[in-house]
Amino acid sequence: MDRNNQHSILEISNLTIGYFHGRKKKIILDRINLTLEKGNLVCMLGENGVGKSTLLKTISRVIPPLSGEIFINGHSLQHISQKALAKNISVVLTGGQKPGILKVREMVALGRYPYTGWVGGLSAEDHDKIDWALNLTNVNHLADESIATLSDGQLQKVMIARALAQDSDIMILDEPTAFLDVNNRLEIMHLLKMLAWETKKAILVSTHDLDSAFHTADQLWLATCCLPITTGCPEDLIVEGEIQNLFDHEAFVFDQQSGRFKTDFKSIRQINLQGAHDKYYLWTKSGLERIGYEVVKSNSTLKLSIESNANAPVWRLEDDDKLHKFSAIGELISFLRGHHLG
Ligand SMILES: Nc1ncnc2c1ncn2[C@@H]1O[C@H](COP(=O)(O)OP(=O)(O)OP(=O)(O)O)[C@@H](O)[C@H]1O
Repeated sequence: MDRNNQHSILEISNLTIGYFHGRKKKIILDRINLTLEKGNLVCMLGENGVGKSTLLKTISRVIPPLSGEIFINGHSLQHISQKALAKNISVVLTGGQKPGILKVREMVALGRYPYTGWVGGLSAEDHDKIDWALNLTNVNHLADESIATLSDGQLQKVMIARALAQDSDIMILDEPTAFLDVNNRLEIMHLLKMLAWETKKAILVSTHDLDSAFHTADQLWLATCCLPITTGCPEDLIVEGEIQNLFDHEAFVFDQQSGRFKTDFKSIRQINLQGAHDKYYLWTKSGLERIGYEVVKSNSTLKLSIESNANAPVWRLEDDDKLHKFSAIGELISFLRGHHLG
């Protein structure tokens, strides 16, 4: 069966995914209905083992669906030839061995195999696409380096360049930032966003990196065991409380105001905080909340004011008519922990 929806590249209809153990079905996610649209970066989030990789493998036809259908550009995935599939979907997996004998340019050239075949020579168009992919991912200066010498971040960009050279409408990446430090994680996610926006590809990423996903994704897919996948723009999912539901944990809660996780203190003390709403105010509030204080506007026995207009900021704490002064947030936090939290 074929069908066409102008806006979406990928449509998932009533899909059940999982594995067969002999004749027995092991259902991982059931009755999934989703669409992927052109020019969007979509991040799929969900706890370990919920089925993110299984869904990505099913979409890229590494494993068959248990039931339901997937349509790519209106055509049923089941009936697309292998070559056409490679022109429609490129996949970047993370981890595994570095294929050391290849140079970066040769690795990126492998992305052209749906057009050349494994033994085919590269045409001028193929070379143009390889240069385009190396440029967009900012790895052209590494073109003659051996893959074995690359850092994890550089290797990830090269693998993205290879997928770009494949020039498919859909790019799928399974945890592309898993082994990267903060700078590289942000760089890779911003690169993917830029690629989705500029090339109009649909880019689907599975990740545990909530912060990067919030800052880059056009849409999130939230997978929870035994429930339908929730989708939406990150900000809507935060205000609707869907992120809290996804990370339901005894010891910490997701704070809708700050978009950060906080320890769920069972008993909290209130503190009145005064001062200009500058960086000192915001990070003092963050430090107080970290040790279990609730910052309130109303009167409280504990009053803290920050004088931050001078060169050296001062924190003044009034506690039952006693005044204490501090010159750094750390001093204030140590004092409060010693005196009020035991
Ligand atoms: N080949 C397989 N045969 C049977 N069960 C499998 C197979 N591969 C994975 N599973 C099971 O499917 C479930 C989902 O695994 P999957 O790898 O898709 O989760 P995930 O959300 O990607 O997890 P993670 O975030 O840890 O990577 C798990 O219970 C896993 O044990």
